[in-house]
Amino acid sequence: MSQARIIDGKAFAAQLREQVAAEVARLKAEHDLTPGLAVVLVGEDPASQVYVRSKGEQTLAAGMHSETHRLPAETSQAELLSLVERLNDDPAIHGVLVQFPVPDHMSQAAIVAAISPDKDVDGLTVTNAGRLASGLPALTACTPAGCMVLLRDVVGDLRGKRAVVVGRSNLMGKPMAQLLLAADCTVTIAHSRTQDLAAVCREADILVAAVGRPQMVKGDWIKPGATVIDVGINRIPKEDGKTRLVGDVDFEAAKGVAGAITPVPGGVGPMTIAMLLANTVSAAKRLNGIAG
Ligand SMILES: Nc1nc2c(c(=O)[nH]1)N[C@@H](CN(C=O)c1ccc(C(=O)N[C@@H](CCC(=O)O)C(=O)O)cc1)CN2
Repeated sequence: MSQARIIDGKAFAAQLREQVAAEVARLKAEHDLTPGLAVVLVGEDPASQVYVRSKGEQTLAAGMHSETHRLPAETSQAELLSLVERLNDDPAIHGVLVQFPVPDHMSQAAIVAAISPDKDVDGLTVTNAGRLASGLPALTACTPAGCMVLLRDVVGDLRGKRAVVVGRSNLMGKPMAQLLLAADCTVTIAHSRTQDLAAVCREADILVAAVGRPQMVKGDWIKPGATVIDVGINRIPKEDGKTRLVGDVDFEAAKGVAGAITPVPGGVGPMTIAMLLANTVSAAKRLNGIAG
């Protein structure tokens, strides 16, 4: 049985970070502009702490200005919103991101609504989601944007391909479907209520799994030769009491059927932060009237 190409997201992310760093150097030299990203973390979710630390480190490594605001879990929503407003008004900051998940007493929708669309480097505001859906230039959610970079390289011409996105979140499933549609794919969004999900997945030339359920997509759900993008990051217990990271796809079974597949870890995940840096540079340029 032939084995799928394993898509090296780490290598793509490293390449993208280099391009971002080169553009930052140019903006500094030619426009005296240093793109700035502010990340806000509320509470102490262990995975979020790791991601937020990486965001700060990678922002600095690209030559950008970085601010990390760590707030205790008991912070009120009003306090968080007032920090977001301050960051919206800060000329040194071009990207504002509140790390999710937030504590249960906060409304994710209210937080997103408070972020200036011009600084919304997560692409989550109604303005950016609407612009994307309308085919207008928009800041686009980082993970789906990263998936598109991988797909364009691996698949090449996406026009006319049948794409199935399993998952309908605002952060992943919906923008992913919009980006695939904009690339002229024939797109189906599937979800927990989809009937005969396996049969729907089997139609896909491009299958994007973003459901948050460990190894839910089985090998026999995949069309032979399909490109499989696994967005899931699930920690499951090991026999020794520790945990290991798996995606939403049964990788071992899928790699014998797919033409290409992203691993977890090392697939889509690293693209998320690299795209965040790219979005911050785009936001800085737009806010300063710099084309390109
Ligand atoms: N405001 C946001 N919150 C969250 C987002 C987001 O895009 N915006 N996405 C995720 C978390 N996330 C970035 O924030 C993120 C997730 C995973 C990775 C990554 O590199 N994963 C590695 C594995 C790392 C590990 O061991 O956990 C990989 O897949 O190889 C980067 C960023 C939820 N919140």
